[in-house]
Amino acid sequence: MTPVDSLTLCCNSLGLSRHRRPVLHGIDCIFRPGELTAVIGPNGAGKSSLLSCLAGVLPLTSGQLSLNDRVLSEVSAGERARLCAYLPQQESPAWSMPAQDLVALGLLPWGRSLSRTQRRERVARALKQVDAEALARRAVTQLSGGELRRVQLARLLVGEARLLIADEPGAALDIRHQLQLMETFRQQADNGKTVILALHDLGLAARYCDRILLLEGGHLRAQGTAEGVLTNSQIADVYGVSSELRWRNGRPEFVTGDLL
Ligand SMILES: Nc1ncnc2c1ncn2[C@@H]1O[C@H](COP(=O)(O)OP(=O)(O)OP(=O)(O)O)[C@@H](O)[C@H]1O
Repeated sequence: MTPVDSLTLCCNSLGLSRHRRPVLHGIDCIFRPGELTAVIGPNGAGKSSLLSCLAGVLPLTSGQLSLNDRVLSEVSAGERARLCAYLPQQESPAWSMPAQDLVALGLLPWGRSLSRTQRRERVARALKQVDAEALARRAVTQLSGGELRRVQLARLLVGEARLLIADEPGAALDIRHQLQLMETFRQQADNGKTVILALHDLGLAARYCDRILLLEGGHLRAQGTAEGVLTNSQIADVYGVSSELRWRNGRPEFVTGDLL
């Protein structure tokens, strides 16, 4: 039986139009607790749009989203904020504040249910998870792109939400921090969380994710394991690039080839 604090997010025939242009078409998929899912696809395929819908930020044009058998739109905003943490693709700080205060914003949905000590501990833990303890007191407007992203990732993690949705979380990070981040997301999924990431790096998707959703032109072209989705022919069709998926140390390794 699924533990009560586990979250399954289900998409039924999800459709979305933006400025009257259809951008997502009949998406059917399910995100389960314990699974790390990558949403991949070329620029403009609809990854960010899908993640915004999943996080309840963009209202659907058609179809339905449900969270453990409850229609998502009927879950109150407050409860949703406690259940689901979302990091958009790009976000600039609206005003200057110490990094630790920005991270603490991720605890807002918990109101006064946490003591000051608990809040401080949670913020410190989240900063540590992304190797950003040394940035705690720095002004967020004075951080490098990758440093700011790590602080924003700490804000994503600090609320310990059961559903984590992050759009290109590692795009600004150096390779060490990218790997550390993927290990963190892997661990979160292994601890029973439902984790959904939009990724351009198919190597990271293949290596760390249980499932991959491949979007093309707003359609869900394929979903499944790396072996099922990252096939030479599918990658050639969708991206126009040759590729190889091989095994190394028991894990799939995706290698980008040439332009076709
Ligand atoms: N704010 C917006 N208003 C109208 N159309 C939009 C908006 N944002 C994106 N779109 C359109 O929606 C479609 C999907 O865009 P989306 O940002 O979801 O793609 P993506 O797969 O995340 O792309 P990328 O890899 O470039 O980040 C594109 O055709 C895009 O032009």
